[in-house]
Amino acid sequence: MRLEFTKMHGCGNDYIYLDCLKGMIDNAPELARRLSPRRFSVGSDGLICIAPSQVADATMRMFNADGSESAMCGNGIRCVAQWLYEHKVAGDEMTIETLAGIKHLSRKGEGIWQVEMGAAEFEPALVPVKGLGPDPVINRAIAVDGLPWQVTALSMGNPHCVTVVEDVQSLDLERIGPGFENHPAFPEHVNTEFIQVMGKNHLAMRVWERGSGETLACGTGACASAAAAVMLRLCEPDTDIALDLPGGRLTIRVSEDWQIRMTGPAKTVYTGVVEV
Ligand SMILES: N[C@@H](CCC[C@H](N)C(=O)O)C(=O)O
Repeated sequence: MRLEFTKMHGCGNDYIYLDCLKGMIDNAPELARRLSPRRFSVGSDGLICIAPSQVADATMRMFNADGSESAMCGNGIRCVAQWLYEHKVAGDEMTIETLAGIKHLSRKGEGIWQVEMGAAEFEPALVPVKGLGPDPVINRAIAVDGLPWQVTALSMGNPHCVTVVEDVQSLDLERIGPGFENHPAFPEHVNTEFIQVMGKNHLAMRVWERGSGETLACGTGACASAAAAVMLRLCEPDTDIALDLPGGRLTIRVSEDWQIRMTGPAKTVYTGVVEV
């Protein structure tokens, strides 16, 4: 069977986008696993289906490279907006339904989208975090593969664990990342952001993503990092925070009541057809 797709990326976080507006497909996890391996197939961080919605302009369903589904994808939702805009399904303002709720997006320039991401949630049951007590996990010591780390855990619709480091570039994430992803404190596994304070309201971040490994960017991870940095008083609320990721820059604003706004690029790379 020939499958048409669009390859898009947001700050180098690249996914295969499928037009499912006529109806959601039932083999998306399998397609994500088959098409994501680099050099052996199309190659991507995962697969995103653009499906119909009763309550918004479209629905986004996102699948990591290992086929697991996530409720939310920050870079993916900007690309879905760009796809809907390019295909004239929606205009400069739109809503996209996700498993983490309906998100409002505004076009801010050529290929630039702003997303109202909703609230960062630190309540342990909502992350979810297990076995670390009833209080929010904020700058708490945990052991990962026998080594001590200070972590802050929160949800952006998907689970995140943020840790502040001295030198983010020197970390061997292939070695460190899986220990966080599979840590017993995170029963649904976790996306882990390693952040370094670069200056006032300026962070550098690398990420180990649940289900996909190290990626060049993570939108929800950037939001989680900015929220954790505000919680730890490393950055200020109600001001733009610049997040430098290996694949580019995202701008995040955290309000006093933890509502998060993300602004960043979304780019179509090519369209293609693959035999599946
Ligand atoms: N890269 C994404 C997040 C993708 C999902 C994540 N790996 C998860 O399983 O929660 C982003 O830009 O937010």
